[in-house]
Amino acid sequence: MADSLLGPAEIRDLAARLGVAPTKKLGQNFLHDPNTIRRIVTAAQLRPDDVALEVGPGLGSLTLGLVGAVRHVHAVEIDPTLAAALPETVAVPHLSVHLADALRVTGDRFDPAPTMLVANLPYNVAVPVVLHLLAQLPTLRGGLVMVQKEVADRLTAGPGSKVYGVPSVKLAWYAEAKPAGKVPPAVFWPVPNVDSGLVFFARREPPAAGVARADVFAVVDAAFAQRRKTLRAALAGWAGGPDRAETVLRAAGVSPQARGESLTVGEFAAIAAEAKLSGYGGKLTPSRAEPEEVDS
Ligand SMILES: C[S@@+](CC[C@H](N)C(=O)[O-])C[C@H]1O[C@@H](n2cnc3c(N)ncnc32)[C@H](O)[C@@H]1O
Repeated sequence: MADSLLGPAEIRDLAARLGVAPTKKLGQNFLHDPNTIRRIVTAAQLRPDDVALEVGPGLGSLTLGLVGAVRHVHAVEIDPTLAAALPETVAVPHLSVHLADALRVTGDRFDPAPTMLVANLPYNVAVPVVLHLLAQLPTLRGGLVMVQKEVADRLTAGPGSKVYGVPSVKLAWYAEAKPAGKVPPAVFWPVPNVDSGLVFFARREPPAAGVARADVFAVVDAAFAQRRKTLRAALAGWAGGPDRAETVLRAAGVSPQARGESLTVGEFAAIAAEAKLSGYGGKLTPSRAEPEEVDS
């Protein structure tokens, strides 16, 4: 790992030189602690032949750690000032800087193809960014992201947990996720008023073949939109009535009295598959962020 990691003085000097005033809107909290950078790079379990995708390189703190660990780094930054300054801070040939919104990037932009997502994510768009990239970049084998601690808890929760919800199930569609530690506010400038958490995830096969991801996600959205209701009631609008919802649930082997918070992603997939077979679930509304396609 580069021994030129940025500390508090370097971060402040760099920001002053570039005239950067961090904005909340873009989730700009910059890391200024070399130990935390080393921790993130280690927790990502990178291989020397990995190609890292970093969303939001900012002033380059984490980027400097990544370029010492992998064969190529793609850094996607939405802020033009930060994107323009990055090649000077991280002056290596195996870095590609992309001035772009991570929520809109597609796979064809990256050569070589990214294999690991490693990022201190902008907190306001962290979950949509992770889901968008897993959908768009099949070459990603996993990643390590830093997000707000509560979001880390949600992303890694399992059925039955109080914080299990839409982000937990959707991430579970793509990958197995586990918590990889807590990070205190003091390692950032400016200091946020929340703790952060690390999430490690490894891609796996989707739990069901032949079901469109968007159809499964529509069931998940409907179930958690009214999470206190039984699935019979919560899925009534989606299925075209509570009786139809019950028929689909029974066919999928799920109790109509259960609640979404107790179901695995595989069970959500089974419900979507049964809805398709029975012709119910006609009110499927593909999630906007997700391209329509069948995972097989
Ligand atoms: C939490 S900061 C992390 C900065 C740096 N990686 C670090 O650890 O010090 C988030 C970064 O994401 C950038 N950003 C915010 N929204 C973005 C988006 N939609 N696409 C790409 N970058 C974004 C911000 O400009 C900022 O540089």
